[in-house]
Formats: sequence, structure tokens, C-alpha cells
Amino acid sequence: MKIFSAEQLKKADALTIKNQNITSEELMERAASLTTEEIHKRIQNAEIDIKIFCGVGNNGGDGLVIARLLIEKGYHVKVFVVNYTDKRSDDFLLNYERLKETTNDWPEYIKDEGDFPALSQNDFIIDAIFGIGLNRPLEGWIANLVKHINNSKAFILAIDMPSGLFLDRILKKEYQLISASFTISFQTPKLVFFLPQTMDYVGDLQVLDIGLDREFLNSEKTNSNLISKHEARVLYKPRKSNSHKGDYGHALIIGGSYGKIGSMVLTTTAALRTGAGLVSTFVPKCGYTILQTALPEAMVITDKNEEKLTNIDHSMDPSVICFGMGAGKDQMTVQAFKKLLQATEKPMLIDADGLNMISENKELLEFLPKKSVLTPHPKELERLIGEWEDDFDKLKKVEEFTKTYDVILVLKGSHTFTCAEGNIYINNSGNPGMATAGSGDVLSGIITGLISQQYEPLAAAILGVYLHGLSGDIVAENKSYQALISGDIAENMGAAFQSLFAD
Ligand SMILES: NC(=O)C1=CN([C@@H]2O[C@H](COP(=O)(O)OP(=O)(O)OC[C@H]3O[C@@H](n4cnc5c(N)ncnc54)[C@H](O)[C@@H]3O)[C@@H](O)[C@H]2O)[C@@H](O)CC1
Ligand SMILES: [K+]
Repeated sequence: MKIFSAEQLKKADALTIKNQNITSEELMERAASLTTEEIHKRIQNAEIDIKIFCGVGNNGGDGLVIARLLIEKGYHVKVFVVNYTDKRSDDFLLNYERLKETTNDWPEYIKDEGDFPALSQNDFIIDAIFGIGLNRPLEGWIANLVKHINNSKAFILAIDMPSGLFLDRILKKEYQLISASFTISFQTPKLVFFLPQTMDYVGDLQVLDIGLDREFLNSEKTNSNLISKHEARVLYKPRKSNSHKGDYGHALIIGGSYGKIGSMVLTTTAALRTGAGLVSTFVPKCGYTILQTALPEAMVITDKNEEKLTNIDHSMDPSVICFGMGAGKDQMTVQAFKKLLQATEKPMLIDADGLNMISENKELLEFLPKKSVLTPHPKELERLIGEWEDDFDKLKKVEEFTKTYDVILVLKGSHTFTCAEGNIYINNSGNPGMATAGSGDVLSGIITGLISQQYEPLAAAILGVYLHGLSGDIVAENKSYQALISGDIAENMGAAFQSLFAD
């Protein structure tokens, strides 16, 4: 699903109104009635106090329509108008009049701290103060109102987006914004819903299709995309019935050191479970028996050294090389890695200590094969590209890095971002149970397994990240977040592939 900027969303609204020959007020009614249906579905006529805070722009207008429709369904609703300016949008005014016609209980006005209502944690609060029209940080009594709402500990539903959040920048900590329990957003999600610094303010997310102009949504260019099942599915390449293992490539997985051979087992299992035709591993001698025992399907070649990699002499022509898991950073290993990079032309996958070695020996960067996939977690990324001011600055630096070295960066996190060629693909599968040792090793194996099967490295990264999350979701459903271990993610790749096409 494409992710648009505020300007693009406004353009989409305007085009929809024109092409569907409707008024902006009808579009607002549509968005708000779909939202009301969702609320009704969830709270099922519960006897709770619903308190709706409405701004005086169109986000407030949405709030007024939701209030009217909820009152018509018999809910107990109290509306507060957050009077941050004397100007009102036309659709706010129109719906203000309509609300008055529906109920004799006039909305209360909030003009300063003295007007703040008492809130209880049993209230159901709807935040319709600001949406995509916010143009400066919240200040004065409005900021205090947001603090008051957040402090209530009530359930907060944000309409379109939490008030105070910007779509294109991160505010300094001192500024207030609504910390929502749930956000219902219109048509397309917003980038800030997925950034580590802002995602917590959004709570659970639901995006409602409000029927904006299809033509615009399909043709408008954007560089951010959310990858859900539909987007992942189109990347999948079915297997021909007339095929043999040679068609699915030969993956060579290199890494491990004394005490860290387990990471190699995880990566190798994942590459096999993802469908690589052949998988060989290259490990220090101490890994031989472990890998041969754990994975009879894999071939094992060893370094001369017992405990670490010193000379990667493989004399093969693998379809893809994956390097770094558990490799350590010994100087001899750095030299072996350098030689490997110099001798490799095909895109590689580089993870863990492979990335750390590059960060500590920046001269290695110039030998990176083009289109290689690098999979750093946040600390590894920081070592690689340096510190960033905030998440937007990070994305800018990541873009520069991927363009300079012509590589694909997979930024691992609760929402993993795959970045290449100025584009961002945000993953929408996975769960907190996957924050566990070895989860990244499994991801490396999955992506390697896909590249081995002739997926383009970028497609392999996007699909691999999605399948990794999907497998984790399947495991968590059966085992809980706590009991999920990374080997389970590799073992359940079969269920993940099946689930990719199950609706
Ligand atoms: N345009 C449309 O057709 C639709 C719009 N919708 C809603 O409309 C929203 C956007 O509405 P608006 O563009 O009216 O903008 P908002 O309602 O988000 O903001 C209203 C106004 O607040 C003022 N403002 C901004 N920052 C402020 C601050 N820090 N302190 C005080 N005042 C400030 C600005 O003058 C701005 O125009 C969307 O988020 C969505 O909720 C939906 O109804 C769907 C259809
Ligand atoms: K809002």
C-alpha cells in the first residue's frame, strides 16, 4: 500500500470530490460513518461515557459527524470543541449545525485550562482535534489539554492521526501529542505511524478505505510503501513442476566462531526451509560436527582454524554468499572477509559481525558487491552510517548510503524498513515475540534462500522480511510471544508460505 504525504492526501481528497461529483461534506460524512461503524462493531452498545474532543478544522468536523452518528445509535456522547481559533472550516460549521439539530445538549467550548473537563480512566475518548492540517507544534493551553487527556489513562481513539503528530518531521520531546490507544486513519497509512520514534503514539492501527479516487491512488508516485500480504504475494515466484534442485541455486553461508555456531545452524536451516536448492556452509573447524549433526541436508566445509575464520577457501561458484553470523571480528577474520569481498561479484547478504567489520574497517565498503543486502539492527546501523538526529534524518542518511554503495539496507526493528534506490518498503508482519536471540540469523537465511532461487535481491529482501514476520506470527499464535524462539521461525517457513496464499 502506498504511503502518501499530507499534500498528496489533500490532492486525493480534492480529486475525489471532483471526479465522484460529491461535496467535501459528503466525503466527510462517508469517512466518519465508516469510522462510526468500526467503533460500533467494537463497543457494541456498551454503556460508557464517550467524550469527543473536536478541533475546528476538518478533523474536528469528522469528530462532529461521529458524535452525531453515535448519538443516533443511542450512545452517551459528550462533545467538546477545542477552540484554538475563531476560524472554522465550512464542513465543521455545517456539521456543528447538524449536531445541534440532533441533540439539545450543546457542545462545551474549551478556550483555556479553566474549561478542561474532568476525565476518568473509564471514559472512551475520541481525539478529533488535529489531523493532517497541523502546521505548528501544540503550545499553551492546547498542549496542556493534550497532557490532560493523556494523563486520564482512558482509552483514546485518534481520528486519522493522533493530534500533534506531524507527517514529515519529529518533534522535540518537550512538545505534546496525543498518545492514542487506537488510531483509525483514512485511506492510506502515514509514514510516521511506523517510525520507531513515533509509532508508540499511534497504538493499534486500522486504515479505512474511504473510496478516494482510484486512478489517483494507482498512478501517484510515492517512495514509501507498506508491505502487507497482498504486496508480498505478488513478489512470490511459483515453482515449475519440471524443475530440479539446480534451478533453485546454491547458497553458501559463511560465519561462526567458537561458541557461536548456533547462529550458523539457524541461518542454514532458514535458507533450506525457504527453498534454496543446495546449501553449503563454511565454518571454523569447531562447527563441523555441529552442522553435520543438526542439518544433514547441508554440506559443510571448514576453515583450517579450529575456532575462527582465517582463510575462506571455498572454490565454488555459489549463486549467493551470506556472510557474518557469529563470525567475530578477529583481525584474521577481517582479512579473510576482505579477500572474500574482493573475489565476489554477485550480490551478497551481509549481517551481524560482517557489518561490524565493515564499520570498523571502512575501506571494506569499496569492495561491496553491487545490490548486496545488508541487514543491520539499530546499533549496527549506527556503527555503519553514524549517528542521526531523528528518524527522518536516519532515513536520509540511509538513502545516501544505499545510493553511494548501490546496496539494499534492511533496517531491522518492530517495523523493518527495506531501503534501496530512494524507496522505502515498510514491513507489516511480525510481533514482539520475535525480539529474541537468533531472529536476525533466521532472516539472513530466508533472504539468502530467496536470492539463491533467483529472486532479485531487493524483492528477496522485501519478501523475506515479510515471510519472516509471517512465520513469527504463526508461531506466536500457537506458542505465545514469550515462548517463541528463533528456530521456530525457520521451522515454520512452510506454514508461512502456505499462509501467503490463504485468505
Ligand atoms: N479534506 C477532506 O475532504 C477530508 C478530510 N478529512 C479530515 O480532515 C483532516 C484535515 O483537516 P484540515 O485540513 O481542516 O486540518 P486539521 O483539522 O488537521 O487542522 C485545522 C486547522 O488548525 C490550524 N492549526 C494547525 N496547527 C495548529 C496549532 N498548532 N495550533 C492551533 N491551530 C493550528 C490550521 O489553521 C489548520 O488548518 C484530515 O486529517 C481528516 O481528519 C476527512 O474528513 C476525510 C475527507
Ligand atoms: K486527531
